[in-house]
Order: sequence, then C-alpha cells, then structure tokens
Amino acid sequence: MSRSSHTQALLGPELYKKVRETKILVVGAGGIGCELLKNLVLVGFANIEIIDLDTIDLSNLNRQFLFRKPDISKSKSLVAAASARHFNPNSGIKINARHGNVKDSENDLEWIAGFGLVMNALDNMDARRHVNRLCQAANVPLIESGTAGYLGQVTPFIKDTTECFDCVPKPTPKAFPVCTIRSTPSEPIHCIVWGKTYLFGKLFGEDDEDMDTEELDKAKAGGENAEEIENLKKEAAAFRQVRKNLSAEGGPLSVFHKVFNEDIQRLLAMEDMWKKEGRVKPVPLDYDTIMDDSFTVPPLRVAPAAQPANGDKSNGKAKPAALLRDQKELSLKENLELFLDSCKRLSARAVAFPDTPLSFDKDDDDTLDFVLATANLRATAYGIPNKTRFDVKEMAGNIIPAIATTNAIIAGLIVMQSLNLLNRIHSSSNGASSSAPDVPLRNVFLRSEPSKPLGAFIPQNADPSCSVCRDVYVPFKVDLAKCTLGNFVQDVVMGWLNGTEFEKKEDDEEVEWTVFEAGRLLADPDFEDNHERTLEDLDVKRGKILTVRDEDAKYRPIHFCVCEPAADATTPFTLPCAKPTVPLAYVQPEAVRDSSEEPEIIESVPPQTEPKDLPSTTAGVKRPAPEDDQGDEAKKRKITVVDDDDDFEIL
Ligand SMILES: Nc1ncnc2c1ncn2[C@@H]1O[C@H](COP(=O)(O)OP(=O)(O)OP(=O)(O)O)[C@@H](O)[C@H]1O
Ligand SMILES: [Zn+2]
Repeated sequence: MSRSSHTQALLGPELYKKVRETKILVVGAGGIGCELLKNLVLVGFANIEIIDLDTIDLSNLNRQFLFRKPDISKSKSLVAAASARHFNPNSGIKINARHGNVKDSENDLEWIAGFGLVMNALDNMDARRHVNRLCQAANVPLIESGTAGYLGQVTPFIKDTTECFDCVPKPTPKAFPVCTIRSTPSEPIHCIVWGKTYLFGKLFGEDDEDMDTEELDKAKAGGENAEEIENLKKEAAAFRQVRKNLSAEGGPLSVFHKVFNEDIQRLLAMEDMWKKEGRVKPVPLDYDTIMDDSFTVPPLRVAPAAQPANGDKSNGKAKPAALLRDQKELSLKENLELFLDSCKRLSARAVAFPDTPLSFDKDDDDTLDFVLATANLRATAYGIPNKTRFDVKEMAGNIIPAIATTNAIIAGLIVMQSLNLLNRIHSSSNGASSSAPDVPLRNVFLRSEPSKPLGAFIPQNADPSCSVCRDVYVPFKVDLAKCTLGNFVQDVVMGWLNGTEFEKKEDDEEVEWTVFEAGRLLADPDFEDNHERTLEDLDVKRGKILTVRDEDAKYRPIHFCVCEPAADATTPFTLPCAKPTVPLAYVQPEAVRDSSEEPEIIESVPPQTEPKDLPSTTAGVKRPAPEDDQGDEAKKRKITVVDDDDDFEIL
C-alpha cells in the first residue's frame, strides 16, 4: 500500500488531485512555517514555494524543528525545504525555496497570481498587509495565521467572499501618558519605555526636535501639567548639547549626572507636582557615593517593609544557586558601570557611522545593555523594583514566548482550512457542486480554555470602506524604459479607461483624474511636466503601483500594478482584454441628526491653511496624496489577534 493511499481515501480523488496540483505559497519559514511545511509535505501537496528573508538563529532551534545546530546562519527557507522533503520522499514533491523578502519587487502581481493558495506564517504586520494586498489584487485566496503564547488564529481571506486582513481593525499598541514616562514613572515598564524610546533616541537615535515639540504640545493640549511640559521642553533642548559631547572623555558620566541627578533635582523643585496623591518623589543618584557603596538606596514604593541595603537587591529572598547571567539582578553599582560602558560603546558606533542613527534592537547587546542599565537606574531613583536583563529583553522587545505546541496546532488548522478552501474553489470553478459537504468558511481560534480550546466564527463580509479589498487592480505589463508617463496618461487613463464608469462625463465636464505612485503625484490634467519622461526615469519599478483617482473621489481608485513586460510584446505595455468595472466610492451614511437641535451658526470660515505634510511630486509640491490607509476609522468589527513586533505608544 502506498504512503498516500490513506490520504487519497480520506480526501477523495477530486480533492486529492487538487492537493497534488495546486501551487501553494508559504510565506515565512519560522515557528508556524516549519510546522506547516512538514504538514503540507505529509498530506501530499506537491507544488510548494516557500520564501523567508531570514537566516537560522540559535534561539529558533527550540521550536523550529526543521533546523539543527549545524544549520545556524544558513537560509531558513532553503534548510526548511531540504529537511521537509525527507518527510515524504519519492513522492514527486517539488519545493521551490527562496531566500528573500516577500516585498521584493520581483514578487509582483503576476508572481502571486501564479499560486492557487497563499499561506502566511509571518511575524509582522507590514509583511502581512503586503501579502494581503497582493492576494486581493490577484484574487488569490489567503490563509492568515498567528500565535501569541497559548493563543492562535487561522483566518481565510477570499476576495468578494470574506473581509480581508485590512478590513479588520487591529488592536492599538499600549499607550502611556507623556508625563508618566518622562516625569512620574511608577512601574518598571515606564522606566523601560523611557530608556528605550526617550533617552536612547535623544542620545543615539534620530533627533527630531519638531516631533518632540509636537508631542509635548499635544500632551499640554490634552490637559497634562503645563509647567511640567515647559520643563520637559528645556530638558530636551539641553540634551542636544549633551549628545554633542558624548564621545568625549567623561561624556557618559556627564550624561549620567545630567539625567539622574540634575534633571531629577529640577523635577523636585516643582513642588506642585508632588502634591498629587500617590506620587513618590524621586531621589537624585550620585556617582561618587554609589561607587564607594555609601549611597542610600530609596525604599521601594510598593514594598516599604523591605529596605534593601545598598547594592543588595535580594530583598531577603534566597538566591538560587546557579542563576543564568541574564536572570541575575544587577547591583546599583553594576547598573551604573553598565550604563557608562554601554554609552561608550554606542557613542563609538555613532561616531563611526554618523549618518546612521541607531535604534533599539532586543538582539543588539549594546542597545539592550543601555536600556537595561538606564531603566534600572531610573527605577532605583523612583523606588521601583529593578528588572533582570532577561525581563528587560522581554518587556522592551515585546516578546511573547513562542510555544511550539501552539504553532503545531495552528499549522494543523491551516492545512484543514486549505482543504476546505480547495474543495470550494474546485466546486465553484467548474460550476458543479462538489461531492464533498459544503463546509462553511470559518475563522478558527485557539484559546487557553482547557475544556474547549478551539473556537470558530463565520468571517464577516468585506468592509465597504476598506481601501485595500474594495479598490480596483489591473495588471500593467510594461517596459518601463520605453513607456513614458505621457503614454500612460494618453493611452491608459484617457484611452483604455475611456468607456468605463470612471471616465463617464457628466454635463460635458472633463473628469479630473490624478495619477499617483505611492505618495507622489505624477500627473493630472493641469500638471504635464513629467509627460516626456519614461516611467523608469520617474523611478517607477516592477512591483510598484500607479494609482488613478478621480479628483472628486466619486469612484474607487484604480491601481495599475507594474509587472514585467509580456515576452512577445510589440508595444510598450499590455493590458488585460477586459476593462474593469469601477465601483462608486463608499460614502459613510450620514449620522442621524437630532432634529430638535438648532443648527450651529458659523460666523466666519477660517482661511484654509496649507496641509502640513504635502507629499513630494517629481516636479515640486502639488497636492496631498489621499491617505492610503483608512484603517483608523472606528469600525465596529472583530479585532484580529495576531502577534506582532508593534511598539509601545506614548500619548
Ligand atoms: N517580509 C518578509 N519576507 C519574508 N519572510 C519574512 C518577512 N517578514 C518576516 N518573515 C519571516 O517570517 C518568519 C516568522 O516566524 P516566527 O514568528 O517564528 O519568527 P522568528 O523570527 O523565527 O522567531 P523570533 O521572532 O521568535 O525570534 C521569520 O522566519 C521571518 O524571517
Ligand atoms: Zn478589506
């Protein structure tokens, strides 16, 4: 009996044929991706492409079991494919492994259209959104997945049948008030966020004065203490000077003195600030007394009974005999030394690469050491418990421990979803109903409820206002070196689109269209400066999108997705035979007005001010590009739980 006969019997000949023939794309060869690839191979999927941009790290080996120690530093996708093949040898399975970013330009609309089904096994929102858009544009079903600790989710997205990834609002990152972070922290996380997003940025990151002022003005307008905000503005200005001197002899020590002594003294002088109930005054730190062990550590605000002696953070608890280095709590003196040393290391890097601002990375020891020491020194000053390197890495890096079993369950569910989708695709493509029972599409989730670990709900319909799945997409096969913008405007916008709803004229009025590429305005009826230039010259590349919009935003935008020219093309570009139907743009229903309310009388209309963030055009600034992402609209939809590397936000 052959290895596949059970599967064939279980799935039936029709579905098994689909399994063998459908070209599958797996994006990501990490925790879920490895499990998934093994499952696909075992079920008998025979035409698989897997892409991942990363190489194997030691920390992956505990759960990404297609990898072994000798594979460290090798390409994840190549090794995963090589290992997975062994699970079902001699079965004619083809795995095309690619080491690269799914966002690379060669991964365009045509590429994605070559797959029958796409499965995401990613770890970040940006790549997920990119694949979602490609799948919507090419009308390829996508199975999205994610895990966070014991939780997980598998969701099918099918154009015009279900919502898409971007229809679903995402949870906003955890936010903290500015003053809590900058002046009155009360928890370890406040100190970590301060070290990571504030002090690190001030000393080594991009120093954006305008952004800083804007943030503080916003906080003031939002009702935070005005005097304190002014104080913080002065403090920020002083940092610019400190930053300049950081690499000089004694630079790190002067930063320590400014941040942990002078700035705290200044805060203490603001008497009103400390009258508020629950506020605990910080204690300025002093280099000399910390170093000679005579500094009196302020009592912990939450555990006043335990008054640890200087440097002894054990709180009387017995220490396990052999703690790992990262799990040991540092003494105050050790934190101070680490602060000075990490400052020195980072400022040397800043001097060596002055044009590359540094950014925090949990896996970059210099940056982690800096945040660890900074957070602990600040915590000590405010009577807040210190954290170990292990804790700080987890908190600053937003790490949710990955659990191999969760990944395995989710990968199994992805395969179940794929079988259901293939069944449906099959029955709808030949018009006949499938012999298989019509199983409805479901979003499946894993929860930490032992008696009922799996749950499911029916996916919602697409959000009519979604700026991803409701727009129109057209493959645009073009020789970028031969096609000018003028060709595109004349032959595509005013020619090919003629006759579509988009180009219908009312009362002989010309349709006011615009052509954008990302945020850049390339052309409109009054802006012809770039018509002579080729698309290549205008830096339009394969994988990019030329978007045509009508100025009144009456219709949905039309996105021309730039693809390789057709092999036998005799013209600069080729378009599909069928022109698209361009639907009307979604209009938010007007809120029901309370008729008893008197209308508001506006006496004078304030003069229109220039929008602040005008996008650049190729030939100067013209008009703002419409916001691509309307995702912030308050939509009362179910929030998807997907793990992500999203950051904290400071309000
Ligand atoms: N744009 C992208 N293109 C291709 N692969 C991507 C892209 N973004 C992320 N990935 C891959 O998706 C995979 C996600 O797997 P996983 O969530 O297990 O992350 P990991 O990096 O392996 O583990 P950890 O983050 O816990 O160290 C990773 O292998 C990552 O390289
Ligand atoms: Zn959508």
